[in-house]
Amino acid sequence: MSSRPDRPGAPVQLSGVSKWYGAKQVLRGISLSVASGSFTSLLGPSGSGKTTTLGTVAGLVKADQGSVLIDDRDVTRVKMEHRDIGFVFQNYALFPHMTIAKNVAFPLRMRRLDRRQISTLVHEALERVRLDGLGHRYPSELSGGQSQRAALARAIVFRPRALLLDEPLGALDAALRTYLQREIVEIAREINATVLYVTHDQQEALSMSDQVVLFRDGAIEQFGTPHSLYHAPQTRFSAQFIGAGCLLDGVAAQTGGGWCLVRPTGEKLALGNADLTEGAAVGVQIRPEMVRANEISEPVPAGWNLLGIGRVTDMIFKGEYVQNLAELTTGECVEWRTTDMTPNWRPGTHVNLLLSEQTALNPIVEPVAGPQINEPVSANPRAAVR
Ligand SMILES: Nc1ncnc2c1ncn2[C@@H]1O[C@H](COP(=O)(O)OP(=O)(O)OP(=O)(O)O)[C@@H](O)[C@H]1O
Repeated sequence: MSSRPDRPGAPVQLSGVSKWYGAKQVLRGISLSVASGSFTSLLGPSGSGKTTTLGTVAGLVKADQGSVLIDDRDVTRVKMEHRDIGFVFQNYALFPHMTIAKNVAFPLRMRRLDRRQISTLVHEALERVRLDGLGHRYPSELSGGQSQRAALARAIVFRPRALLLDEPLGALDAALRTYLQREIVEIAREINATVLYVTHDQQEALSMSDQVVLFRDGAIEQFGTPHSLYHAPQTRFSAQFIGAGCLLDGVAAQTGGGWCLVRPTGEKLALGNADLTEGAAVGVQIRPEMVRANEISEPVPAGWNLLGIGRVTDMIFKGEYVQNLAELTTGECVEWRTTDMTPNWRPGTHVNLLLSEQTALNPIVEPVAGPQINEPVSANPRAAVR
């Protein structure tokens, strides 16, 4: 179907990128290397620097320090239109006075392609995002999902080697979001582009990406595969930002073959491979799917360890599962899921909270107080030279 051969996606590299707005440092030395053709999500809370980072790659935001390389070329001072990237930014909407076909043709006209080429490529891009036949419409005549697809067509029409997407599905309902998530992943694969995708939705980041960059307060908190972020969070912030569950604290102790975490109430939780110090403060993230519960009058079943006694605080029907919550005597709240309500249990019922012996918990060994959100900012080097 394509009128052009595929080109490999461009590797993208950021090295020590910092940005100040006035006295406020909003990016703190971002260094990141993403491989050709990979799909990377930039995830994090509001204001953590995701969009600004993407802006430095697009050329919409000028980095005050550091460099940006696209396809091994330093583009830090190169204008946006000369970076060979496609992007869908929330504040870079379709031109309302142009038809969809003209909107999609825009980047090609800027590149001075001839009419025949433009017509072929626009047709191809609209077909790819399944908007063929709607090129004559104006943006106001499209639904939210169709508008986002049209914006995507405009971003991919010139086959960019890097594609930057900033919360492209933010305004859409849940069903359409899920559908378009898969479409975006497929389209990115088809055109071989390297994708940087900003989202604050962890589910979106985990399900779409080859790797996730978790931002916190203008810095990278953790970078890794969705699997490693979920199963082996390195910090308390990562553990709690991604996925559900609770963080349990204790101290490290050596067992015959490895390490365990000893809880304040005496229970011992086996830890996966780790380099620990006897007595060190350690946390572990307990995910809902690791836990089950039984009556306190029942024995702990074979293959399971007691996590603690919990007092049921809530049982919430969520449709495909019931979210059960119980408070340990130490005050932490443990979550587990069942397919239905447990008939005899009510809020206030005491239960055994159980953890499979097979569960290898990854210890989090950072100090209890992580980096401070409002730590003093270093001086803006650009301000200094003014
Ligand atoms: N043009 C600007 N002028 C001043 N401050 C800005 C500007 N753009 C962004 N900021 C600030 O920079 C910080 C990072 O903003 P950014 O938009 O990158 O965060 P984000 O993680 O993308 O947030 P969100 O998920 O809400 O979009 C915020 O504190 C924001 O207020």
